[in-house]
Amino acid sequence: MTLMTAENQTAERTKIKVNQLNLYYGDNHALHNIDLEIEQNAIAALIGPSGCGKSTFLRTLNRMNDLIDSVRVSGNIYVDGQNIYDSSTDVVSLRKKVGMVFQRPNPFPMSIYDNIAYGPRIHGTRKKAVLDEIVERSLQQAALWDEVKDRLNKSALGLSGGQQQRLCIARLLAVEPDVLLMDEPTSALDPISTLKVEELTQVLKDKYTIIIVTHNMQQAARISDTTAFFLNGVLVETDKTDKIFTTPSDQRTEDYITGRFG
Ligand SMILES: Nc1ncnc2c1ncn2[C@@H]1O[C@H](COP(=O)(O)OP(=O)(O)OP(=O)(O)O)[C@@H](O)[C@H]1O
Repeated sequence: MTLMTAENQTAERTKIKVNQLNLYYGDNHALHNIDLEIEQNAIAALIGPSGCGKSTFLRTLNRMNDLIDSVRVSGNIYVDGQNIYDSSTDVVSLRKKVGMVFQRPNPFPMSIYDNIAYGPRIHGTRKKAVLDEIVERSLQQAALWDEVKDRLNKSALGLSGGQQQRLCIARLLAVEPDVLLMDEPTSALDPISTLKVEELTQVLKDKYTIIIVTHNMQQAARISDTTAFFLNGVLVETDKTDKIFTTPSDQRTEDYITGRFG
């Protein structure tokens, strides 16, 4: 039997390690010296006032910012110990492993079935029986199967907003990612759909690592294990969510969560 030190155990649970990350949009220094570790099979919430860099930070985790011409990044981000900013990184594989759900559901204008089968088909899966199995499994995982199983060949655009967002989550799960990035995934949803997506995150964290940007403080408190507070491109504080919302270490965090600014 191998005895593990506490340090080893922590390292084993670390999914993402961010080291001295800086990001510039041209002259705008949007992220300053970010150091952060994110645990696997847990939910990390990113909170902070508008424009503080939450979405920018989220996009660094699967190099979505590469798509913006003016962006310059320094520092390192390790996912499973691999530096994703290394020149040898295959960005397509990275985005398959670290997938993203956006603020507004964005289903493709095609059937429910084809939305889910789209990613696996691009990655080379052709057999109908295999695709059928992936479509059912992904929709089950996204808690949408029962609502759509009789209309798989109907347009995804006919679904409600909340159903569309769960469809987008199912579409992501179909390519078997490890990490789910969620950028305010419930901000366009009604309270019942929001609750369904929140419940879904609690089930999904058994299999995935989830990082969620939210403006909704109650949501962060309800669903996340750790919370990181950003202000003006600086990571002010990160800790267990209970601690952040009861006894934060930094006065600026306290001012924010008690509604004194933002
Ligand atoms: N595509 C872009 N090009 C240039 N600057 C950008 C771009 N996206 C964001 N920024 C700038 O980066 C800074 C951080 O913005 P970001 O969208 O990351 O903040 P945020 O905390 O997610 O805000 P919100 O809560 O309003 O979504 C802002 O100064 C913003 O103007």
